[in-house]
Amino acid sequence: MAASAFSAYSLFSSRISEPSTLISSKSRSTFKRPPPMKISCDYSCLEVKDVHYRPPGTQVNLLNGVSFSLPEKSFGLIFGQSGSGKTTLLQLLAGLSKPTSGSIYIQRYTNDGKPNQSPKSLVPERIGIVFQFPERYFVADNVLDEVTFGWPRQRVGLQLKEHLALNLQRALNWVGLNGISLDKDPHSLSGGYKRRLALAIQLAQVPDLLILDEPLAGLDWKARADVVKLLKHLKKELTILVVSHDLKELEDLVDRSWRMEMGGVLREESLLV
Ligand SMILES: Nc1ncnc2c1ncn2[C@@H]1O[C@H](COP(=O)(O)OP(=O)(O)OP(=O)(O)O)[C@@H](O)[C@H]1O
Repeated sequence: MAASAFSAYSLFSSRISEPSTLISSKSRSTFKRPPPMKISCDYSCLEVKDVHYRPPGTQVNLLNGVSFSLPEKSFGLIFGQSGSGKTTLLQLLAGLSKPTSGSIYIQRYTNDGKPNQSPKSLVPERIGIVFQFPERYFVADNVLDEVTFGWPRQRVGLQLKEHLALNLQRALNWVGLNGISLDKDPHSLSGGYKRRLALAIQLAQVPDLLILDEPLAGLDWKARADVVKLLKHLKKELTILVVSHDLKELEDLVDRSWRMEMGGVLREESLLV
């Protein structure tokens, strides 16, 4: 497995025309993954506390006192009317805008529910976000370049190369893209495979939190079933937060759910579909 990943990375490396160019400092820091945690009964939670958001230069709060928590490796779903503020909340979680007030952090707890260290900020580089219709934003003309777009372009050491190659291979395996040619044009893939590719792009960066905005939108029934199956599989390894109107199809995956009401007010509500 590692050998084929390594050759995929070598292929990627050989396509770099400007070895000293770094696409962004963000992409470089993405790959500094800390060592794995020791096994313990502790767990961590994404905590959102009393978040308000008013876009700069406007007089209206799009989010009003949003609070929720999502334990690691669980699947959260936010639903609600169009225009209620769901995407706005995802953008704050991804660090694309900052709350006007309130806080967003990761808290570790002991198994009896007590915080056991000080809260940690969410690092935007460790959040994977897939927006609605991600295939519209594909930029490369082959799968490998699409997944590795934004990776370091300078010559990197063997250790980092191996690390990147393993992440790449794992991401492709996770989403079931290991069987397709990395030279394939992303635009020629089926709807479901395009969504898999969009997920692989984020998973290659080993995110702490995967955020998906309407992951089933615009897909036919077969591709929708395919993506639901994939999310079920990913749920075993990742903390996932989804915004969707497709409650029926996602129902079996959901651990916690909330309704966003008009005016940006979030309430916990179980799914009754
Ligand atoms: N920068 C902004 N300035 C002012 N209003 C904004 C801004 N961004 C979004 N809005 C408004 O905020 C409201 C919430 O938008 P948002 O996209 O978060 O809703 P949503 O629940 O995700 O809707 P949908 O389900 O249709 O995607 C909408 O009325 C939108 O027009």
